[in-house]
Formats: sequence, structure tokens, C-alpha cells
Amino acid sequence: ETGKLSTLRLLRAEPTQDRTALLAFINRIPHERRLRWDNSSACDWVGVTCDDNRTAVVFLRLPGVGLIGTIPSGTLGNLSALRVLSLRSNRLSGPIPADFRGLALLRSLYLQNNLLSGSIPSGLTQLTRLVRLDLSGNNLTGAIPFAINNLTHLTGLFLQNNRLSGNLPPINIDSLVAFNVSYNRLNGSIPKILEHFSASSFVGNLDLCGGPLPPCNPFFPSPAPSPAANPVNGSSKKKLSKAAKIAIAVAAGVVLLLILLLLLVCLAYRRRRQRARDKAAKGTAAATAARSGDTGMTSSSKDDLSGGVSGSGTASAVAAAERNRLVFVGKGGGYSFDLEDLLRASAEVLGKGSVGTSYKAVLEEGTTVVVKRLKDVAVSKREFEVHIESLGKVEHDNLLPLRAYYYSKDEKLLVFDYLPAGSLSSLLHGSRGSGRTPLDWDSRMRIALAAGRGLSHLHTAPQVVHGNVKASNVLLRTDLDSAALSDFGLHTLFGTTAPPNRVAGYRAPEVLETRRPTFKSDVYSFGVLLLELLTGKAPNQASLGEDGIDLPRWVQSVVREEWTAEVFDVELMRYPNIEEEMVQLLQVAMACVAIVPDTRPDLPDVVRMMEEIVSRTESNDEGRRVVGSGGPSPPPTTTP
Ligand SMILES: Nc1ncnc2c1ncn2[C@@H]1O[C@H](COP(=O)(O)OP(=O)(O)OP(=O)(O)O)[C@@H](O)[C@H]1O
Repeated sequence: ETGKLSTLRLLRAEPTQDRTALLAFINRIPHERRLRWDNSSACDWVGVTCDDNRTAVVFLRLPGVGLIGTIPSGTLGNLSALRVLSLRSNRLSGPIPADFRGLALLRSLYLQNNLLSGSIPSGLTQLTRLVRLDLSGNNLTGAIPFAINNLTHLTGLFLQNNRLSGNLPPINIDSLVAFNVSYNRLNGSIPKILEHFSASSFVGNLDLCGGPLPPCNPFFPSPAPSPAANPVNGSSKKKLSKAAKIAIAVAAGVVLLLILLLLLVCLAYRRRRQRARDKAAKGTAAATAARSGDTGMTSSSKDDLSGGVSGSGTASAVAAAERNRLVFVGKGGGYSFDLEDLLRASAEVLGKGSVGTSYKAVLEEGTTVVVKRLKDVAVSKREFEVHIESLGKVEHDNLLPLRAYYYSKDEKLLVFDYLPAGSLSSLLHGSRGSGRTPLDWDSRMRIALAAGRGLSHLHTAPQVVHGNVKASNVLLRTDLDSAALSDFGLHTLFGTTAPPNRVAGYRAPEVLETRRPTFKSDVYSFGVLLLELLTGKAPNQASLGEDGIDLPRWVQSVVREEWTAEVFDVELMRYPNIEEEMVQLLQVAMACVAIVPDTRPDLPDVVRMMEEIVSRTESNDEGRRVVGSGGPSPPPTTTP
């Protein structure tokens, strides 16, 4: 009886919310009559499949059912349990709705053979469970987003027969076995990582070269033809007077000369970098040698790379060259590569940070750099340039230098040195207990001092607020005294929306309200960093204290109970004679995390206090290894 009842209940079960979404969709879009979604259960409708409990729609397959027009937003995007969505071979037009990003469980998305336009929405690159993505045979425009790399489970990516433009990003997805971007408007060279796909995956893109396609010529990218100008000129040609024709001929001559000159200078620069590709034919070499004005090493870039509409061949050539420009700042670190090289590099995601994703990029010539793709930049191009230029000038051993940037409407990239030793965060918290060598006290002190010195320099010389002091932004070098703080001064590029949770553990309480970091809030974050070194606890660790209180409050509560020793990292207990130093550093840290900003010390004072702790140790205990001397750590003793 119970069995019967539950079967009945199951039969009557209805995915109410999904039904509403489906009805909202079908009522707003013309379709064939055979698609009669009536009063019966949504689970029984043509094209709809529910899960076993009939509580959610998991497949929606509506291929070739005469759907016409724009996919209404606020409808299919609400089918949160959907795993397969097929709307292929209809006459759907307009953009792919941004709310498809809500389809978090989606594994297959088939939208091919429609009339969809607009760019590939960034929301699609968040559907990290996608295995198959087919957007082919539409009118999609814009660039293929680099963030497609987020789709780490993808086995098939079909983007052919659209109007996608720009460079092909290095798509480094291990599982990808089927890939097609043929018949688009892509340009530039095929990234090495994609070279193993056959030519049929790439054909039909006039400006795409390298890999299975014919090799790239030395002009990169091939200047795009100026679409707007010609027809207009063509139609008015007949009406032009002789004088006008002569004037045009002269102007064209001058323009041609200018192009030649530009190309000459540019190639001279490229040749200087002894690139293999620069075996240009001698005849063209003169012309090629040219593009040098745009060395990419200068920092002034006045045109809007993304928007510059030209109307003339010259301007279009310049715009094409500009679009490709990576701007080196400061001393540039002796690098000599350009955006093309960067796009050809094999890239590995290092991690997603609060302001974007960081990639380790290994260039073909072997250089390794870190590329940070910024998201949600809220300042104008000019402001961006000015700010990044000024950050590029900041120089200190304990600050990670910013080497280059790229700015376009769709992409904002920053390039840094790659420090292979990783971050303090990974050293401190990575695989604890499993036979790893703990970070000894002297090393912790040296790293803390290095970070402090970097921050102190930032506050005093260029007077820049760091805004994001945390352990994952303390990058290590073999010589721990040269550890470097990274990601400084970037907060001003973004809006003042609430900072993401991951920085929450380091954020000074007042920043919650003001949303703007200050020198004093940096001091607070630095204090949290010191507490992290002392306690071995990650400040944003959910398990911190039963009530999830933050690290400073937790330390305060333990210290107040006079259990100071309980605060320290158990991994430090094996080192003898360090308790006094630890207590002294704890006091410095506690001063930094004072609630009232004005009562916190300034960074130079903090560094001074830390240096005093170190020098006191040096003079009191000659037997103990000296911080900063670079020698080996004391042998671990047994835990007391
Ligand atoms: N130049 C670098 N060399 C080596 N590793 C780096 C470098 N820059 C970042 N990383 C590491 O890559 C990972 C991601 O860094 P990223 O800066 O994107 O995020 P984050 O530090 O977690 O957050 P935020 O963006 O707020 O700084 C981190 O573990 C970081 O330590």
C-alpha cells in the first residue's frame, strides 16, 4: 500500500519551479505546434526529461522545433539542475542570455545552427562542469575568452562558422579532444598548445597562421582591411574632380610611405630580438624592419586599442599593431617578448585571486612569467595606464616588480616575474603533517622581516597603500631575506564593491565600512600575517575557533586567559629558546591589529621593533643562528 502511494506521489510529483521557467520560455517564443506543453506534468512534455524523483528538469532537448527570436532571459537560466540543454537548429537570434551562468550543473550545451549574435558571454566560462560546448554556425562576434580555460572538463569545443575575431587564446585543457574554430575572423598565430589539432580545425580564418596552417609571415598581425572606408570611397569616386583625385593620390603616397616607415622601424626592433621568424625575405626586410616606433617597450599609448575606428588603411594598420601591444613598465626586467609570444605560451592556472586569475606562462624561448588577468577593472584606460606606470616604477628587493601590462576593452593583463618557490601561504599551510618539513622559526622571522621591509618601503617612498597584504601575496625566493610582497596598489583599479570573502581574514574592521584600504589598514593586515606566522593558523580558515571568530580576536581571547603559550604553532615547539622572541613578536602583532586605526604603529616602526627583536637575540644568544645570515636552521629537537 505504501509502495503504491509513493509511486502515485511520484507520478504526480511536479518540478514546479522548473515548470514555471519552461512556460515563461515557451510563451515568449514562437515555436512549432507539435511542441504542445499543456496541463500535463512538465516531465512528460516533448523535449523535457526530469530526474528520477520528478523534482527537477535535467535534460531539455528542443532541436529543430522552429523556435524563433531571442531566448528570453529569466527563463531557461533558472533551470538550475539542468545537465543537457539543446536548442540547436532553430532560428534563435540575439545574444546568448547572460543568466545561463546559473546553469551550474550543465554538462552539454548545444546552441549550434541558429542566428545567435553578440559575444560569448563570460557566464559560460563559469560553467565548469561543461563537457561539450557547441556554439557553431551562429553569428557570434568578439574574442574567444581566455577564461574558456576555466572549463577544465571540456572534451569538445565547437565555435566554427561564426564571426569571432582577435587572437586565438592558448587553450590548455587536458581533456579537449575535439576542437574547431574554422571559418571565423581570427588572426595571429595558432598557440603551440593547439597545434596538434588538424588544419580543418582552423581553416577559413584569413589571418590565422602557424601550426598546421601555413607559417606566419613576419608581419603580425596582418593588418585587417578597413571595412568601412572602401565602399564609401567607391561610391563617391565618380563624382571626384581631377584635382581631388591628384590630392588623393598624393595623400595615398604619403600614407604608403608612412606605413613603410612604421613597418621598417618595427621590424628593426623585432630583428634585434633575433627571433627565428625574422628570416624575412630581403626585399621585404627593408619594409619589415620598420615597425619599430611601436617597440612595445615604450609606455605612451594614446589610441584606444579596442575602439579606434580608422577609415583609412594606415590607421587600420596602426590600430592592428597597437592592438597587439604589450607595454613594458619600469625597467621591464630585461624581457623581450610581445603579446603574440604570450598568447603562444603554454599557460597553467596558478589560482583565482580576488581581482582575477593568475597564470604561469612558459614562453617558447623558455622564459616563465606570471600573467594576471584582471576582472572588473573600473577605471578608464588612461587612469589604468597612469596608475600601472607608477606602480611599475616601484623598486625594492622585497616587492615583486610589475613588468608589463596589456589593456584592451575585453582584456586587462599584468605581467610579473614568476617566483618558483611559491608563496608563504603554501609553505605554511600546504599539506601539514604529512612528512613535510615545517617552516622553522628563523625562516618565519626572516620572511616576516622581508615582507615588512617591502611594505615599509611602499608606505614611505612611493607612498602606495598595498591594499592586499596576505600570505599568498608573500612570494618566496631561495634567499628568504629576499621574499617579496606582490599585488600591491591594485585596489584602486576596482570599484568599491564589497571585497570578496577570501581577503576577509586580513581586512581591518574599518575597511568594511569605508571600502578603501589605507596605510593603517595595511598595518592591520600585516599584523594578521604576523599572527599567522606565530600561530600557524590561516586567518581565513573557516574552522578558526568554534564560533568562526577571526584570528586577532582568537589570539586576544587566548592571551587574555594567560595561555599565551597555547597560541603558538605546535610546529614551533620543537625549536629551543625561541619563546621570548615569539612573545615579543606577538606583542608587535597585537599592536598592529588594534581596533582603532590611529593606535596602530606605522610600518617603519613595526620593522624597527622586529629588527630589535632579532638583534637582541643575536647578542643574547650567540649559539643560535642569526636571522638574515643565510645559514642553515638549527636541527629540530623533540617536541616538549
Ligand atoms: N609571481 C608569482 N610567482 C609565483 N606564484 C605566484 C605569483 N603570483 C601569484 N602566485 C601564486 O598564484 C596563486 C594565485 O595568485 P593570485 O594573486 O591570483 O591570487 P591570491 O594571491 O590568492 O589573491 P589576490 O588576487 O587577492 O592577490 C597564489 O597561490 C599565489 O601565491
